[in-house]
Amino acid sequence: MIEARTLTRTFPGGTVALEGIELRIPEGQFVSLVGPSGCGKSTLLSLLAGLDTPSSGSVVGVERAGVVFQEAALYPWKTVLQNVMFGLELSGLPKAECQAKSEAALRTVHLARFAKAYPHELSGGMRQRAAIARALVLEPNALFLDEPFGALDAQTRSLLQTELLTLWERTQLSVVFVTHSLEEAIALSDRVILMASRPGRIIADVLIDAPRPRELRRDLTLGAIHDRLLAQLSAEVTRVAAEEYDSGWALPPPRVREGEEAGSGI
Ligand SMILES: Nc1ncnc2c1ncn2[C@@H]1O[C@H](COP(=O)(O)OP(=O)(O)OP(=O)(O)O)[C@@H](O)[C@H]1O
Repeated sequence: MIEARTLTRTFPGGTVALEGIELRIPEGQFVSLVGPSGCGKSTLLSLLAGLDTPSSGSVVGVERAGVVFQEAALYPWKTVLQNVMFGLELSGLPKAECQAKSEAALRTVHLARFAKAYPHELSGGMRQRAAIARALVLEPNALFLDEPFGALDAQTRSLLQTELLTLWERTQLSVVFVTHSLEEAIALSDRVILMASRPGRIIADVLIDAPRPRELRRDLTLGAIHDRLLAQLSAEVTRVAAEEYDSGWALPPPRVREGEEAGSGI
């Protein structure tokens, strides 16, 4: 169980990125964090993964975090295999063992044939696969993915979503997945957490137990969950925009319409 207890993160300058976050993630659960830009999704992911320190509160239950970001951030002068091996080598493991484990991780993400390639020789989807292998090779007890498929085209995104689900089902790792797409969150997760900003907080926490693969447009229950969360999300975006724009500027009411979201591969 991963547990966040009354997490608060205030940045120098005074931005309260998160306030009073309480969250318990049972082992093996796939959780998505969604919410408007700036609501603290990445900050929460960083705190859970141990990449950042809370201003107050604590995180327990993450022994080893595997982290994947939107940009794979591979070392351009190292091969795919060398990139995957790098973190392990730092841990002091013998080189041969590092290599064997890294090759196995590359097989898991179907990238073994490209072990000797350099990052610039890979497509965006392949680079993200390499980044996932680099996270997996550390044998994490939880995977943290921050918009991992955000920069991919719809078809590649859809493919990697399927691969991620297969990987998750096989490894039974806890997953925390940040996305801008409600559709992606609902299609993939056991649980969707909707956040709001100023201060960053959780405003909805929905369990989704429909079998996968999920077809949002054909499933009335999932469609209803989507529309309800989208209405909350739209209201939140409108509220924040009203604060940001000059006072007196009238905003239209939030709209809820099927398929309104852009950039989703579902
Ligand atoms: N290092 C930092 N220093 C100061 N403020 C920061 C820092 N990192 C994030 N913030 C602020 O904290 C708030 C939450 O940021 P965060 O990146 O976690 O939001 P997000 O929901 O992930 O946004 P997005 O969807 O746009 O990636 C924002 O107001 C952001 O400007």
